[in-house]
Amino acid sequence: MKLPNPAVVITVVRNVSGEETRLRRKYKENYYMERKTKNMSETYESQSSCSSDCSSCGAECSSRTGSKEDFFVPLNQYSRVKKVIGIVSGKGGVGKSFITSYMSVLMNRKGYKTAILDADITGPSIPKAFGIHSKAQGNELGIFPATTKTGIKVMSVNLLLETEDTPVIWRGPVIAGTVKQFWSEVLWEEVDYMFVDMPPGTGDVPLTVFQSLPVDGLIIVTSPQELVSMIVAKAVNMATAMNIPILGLVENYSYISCGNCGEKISVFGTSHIEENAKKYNLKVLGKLPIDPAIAAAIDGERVEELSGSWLDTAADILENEHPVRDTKEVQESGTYKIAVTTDEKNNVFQHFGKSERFTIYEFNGKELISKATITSNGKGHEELVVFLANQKVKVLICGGIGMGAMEGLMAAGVLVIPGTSGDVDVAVASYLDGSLADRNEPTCNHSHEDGEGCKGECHCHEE
Ligand SMILES: Nc1ncnc2c1ncn2[C@@H]1O[C@H](COP(=O)(O)OP(=O)(O)OP(=O)(O)O)[C@@H](O)[C@H]1O
Repeated sequence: MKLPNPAVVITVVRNVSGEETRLRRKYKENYYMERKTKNMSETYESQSSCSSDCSSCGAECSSRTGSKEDFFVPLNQYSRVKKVIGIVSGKGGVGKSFITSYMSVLMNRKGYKTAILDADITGPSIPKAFGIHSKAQGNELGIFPATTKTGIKVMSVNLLLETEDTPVIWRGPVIAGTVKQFWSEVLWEEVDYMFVDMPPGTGDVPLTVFQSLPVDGLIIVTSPQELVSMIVAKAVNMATAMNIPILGLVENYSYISCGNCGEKISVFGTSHIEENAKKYNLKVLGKLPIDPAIAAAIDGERVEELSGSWLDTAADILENEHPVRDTKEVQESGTYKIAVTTDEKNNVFQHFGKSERFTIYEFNGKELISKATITSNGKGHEELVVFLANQKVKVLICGGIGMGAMEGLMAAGVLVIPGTSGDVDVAVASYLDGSLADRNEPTCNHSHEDGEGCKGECHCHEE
């Protein structure tokens, strides 16, 4: 059976935006461009067409002998996600979405760029916890995630539905396909830790997600009234089969604290989390009380304002056992150059393909070593890509830029920060302190098939 074409999300976006023709065309372009440039999509489709017993395949069926990586769908080509952590539970309602949200908040507070991929398609509760009610927007390069007040990126099916209470009545393969699209078609840009709120259980959809996304580790959420032993055993077996490490166990609803004496009362009876952790050689990452402050923060859409040290151990373990080199560390690791398209007034020039001047900043860590405005030798995006690569530029800050140019730059190892305007120095400073990368402005939406930028006056930011 062939999995559905990823156009399902496109269709939903079309309904929400009302810009049927334009968005549909652009997303289709993106989809086919991606297929052209990365034939992993083809691999995924051919593998997906296998029946589970492989009876429809010949002896050459790659899924029989293929590695785990063969099943991965490609990450959106303009994104870099360093670590993917799945949050799983045996059944719904144990607080998995809250743990997902709070882990992303804690890692964000530690200074990492965090994101949440809400794979709980039929019960999406992440946007509400953060007070996100906006709809997802996109351009020809992909779909933009929502950004929370503190800069956490979120993608959830609720951002695509017509109304928040529209039920998702989709079959398993469509749900799994949507999760894959969240990975491959969302413009996550740079993310240190992405948390995936998994659907409860160990069924078809979680399995497909584990096969499709390069999950680096799992956090298992349980509650005392669950059949913890069985839940943990199932999760451990699944993780072992998928070759995914388990970071540890979190017990939610573990106890209530007496308001008068502070005594911990185990309302659901004695916890068995420790003995289960020992049995499977796992860590207990945290035990959370039933706390009205937690429920109030979630209901009040203020999870980012919540304070509580319940998951500090989990955050420390994640930081130490799954370290990432964040942007700051890369910046501190040696010299590098940032280029900015520059007009006569030293503002960011808006048409990359026609840019004749670039301001090149060279940094050692955060220290500016040199700054010079140089003239490019040629016009047109292909020559400019070569020009910047020869200058050993690592980051390009620009305004509008076409898909061809973007691809060329990414292939040359240049990180592109598009959709920027205003003073070039301010733009570079904004990039260095991280605020530029978090912006959600689209790049120029005009046709850029030739990669040459807009013809005539550009009004892309007025669209
Ligand atoms: N420790 C806690 N104390 C008080 N309320 C909590 C706690 N943990 C979670 N809740 C509340 O319980 C409800 C269910 O939590 P949550 O949505 O995180 O569960 P879930 O496992 O993701 O459920 P589902 O799988 O159905 O999405 C939410 O309203 C949340 O605010």
